[in-house]
Amino acid sequence: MEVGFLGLGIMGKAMAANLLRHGFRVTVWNRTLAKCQELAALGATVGETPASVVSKCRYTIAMLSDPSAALSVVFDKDGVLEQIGSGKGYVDMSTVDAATSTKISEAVKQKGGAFLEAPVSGSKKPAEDGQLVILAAGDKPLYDGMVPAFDVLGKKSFFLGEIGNGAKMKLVVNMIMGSMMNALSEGLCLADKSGLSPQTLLDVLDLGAIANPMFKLKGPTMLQGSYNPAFPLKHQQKDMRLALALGDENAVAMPVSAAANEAFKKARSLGLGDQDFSAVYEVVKGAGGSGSGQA
Ligand SMILES: NC(=O)C1=CN([C@@H]2O[C@H](COP(=O)(O)OP(=O)(O)OC[C@H]3O[C@@H](n4cnc5c(N)ncnc54)[C@H](OP(=O)(O)O)[C@@H]3O)[C@@H](O)[C@H]2O)C=CC1
Ligand SMILES: O=CC(=O)O
Repeated sequence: MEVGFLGLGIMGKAMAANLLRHGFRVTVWNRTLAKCQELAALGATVGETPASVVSKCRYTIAMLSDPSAALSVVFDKDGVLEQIGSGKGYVDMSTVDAATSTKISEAVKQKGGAFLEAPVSGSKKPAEDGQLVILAAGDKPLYDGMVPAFDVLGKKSFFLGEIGNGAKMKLVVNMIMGSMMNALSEGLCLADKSGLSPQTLLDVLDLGAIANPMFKLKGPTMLQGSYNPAFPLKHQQKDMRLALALGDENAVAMPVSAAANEAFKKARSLGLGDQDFSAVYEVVKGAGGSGSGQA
């Protein structure tokens, strides 16, 4: 199977490499073209523009930072829209809001192409290991056509119906994750300031009803002040912001998420946006310093 891949950041690079490892023919493009070289060394073909990738491939996947990047790659000069058409599918796996996804879907469909949103749950390591959870919605025949690729990229894919449902599900999940990260940060601080061992707190948490892979993975590196980015904090804050907007639309009060968003915003203002999202711990500690170690 041949696929195009647009966006080779932390996630896109791992996902494209995974497809190559499993025998897919992959044509890659990235805004900073130099980042394509690593994939070319693994056997990828390099496309010069999003349009040239779409013209070559029946299916094109995108994994881009945010709504503005997702829109730019589709609508700008040399973008996806210039070459999408009948018989071609475009699959955006970026985390964006439903309005962004809908705008892209309508434009692609107007040109005769098919569109699927398919954001993912799971970070750098699950992307490397093909263990993502795929939250797809939109064109069902395109979803069916993508199953061989989704089987490589993920451990489970959900088809959630009409366009927007995948985006919304992803935002709800990340709203919960961002709030949990703040709760863990406060717990580690409270343990420390009240004379308890934060490491012992992690051990206790791991044995009880609120044990989870995120606390287990991030807790120890947070205690080391190590924030090598797997999931950049600026993206977590974007997800909290978009989830809060979804709450506004639906008149859902979300005071816990709103407080968590403030902490992520504060972290961004302190220059922690490119660090891992667990660096919000520095804000909760009141230190605001940048992490230096390796995750
Ligand atoms: N990291 C994670 O753990 C997870 C991330 N996600 C989501 O996946 C998406 C990608 O995340 P991640 O790989 O971590 O992000 P990165 O910041 O590592 O990569 C972002 C990618 O978007 C590209 N990009 C940014 N702005 C533009 C633009 N205006 N035009 C074209 N390309 C642009 C970047 O290109 P360039 O190299 O030129 O900067 C890069 O390829 C995000 O939506 C994120 O929320 C979802 C699940 C997990
Ligand atoms: O979006 C981030 C993730 O870990 O999932």
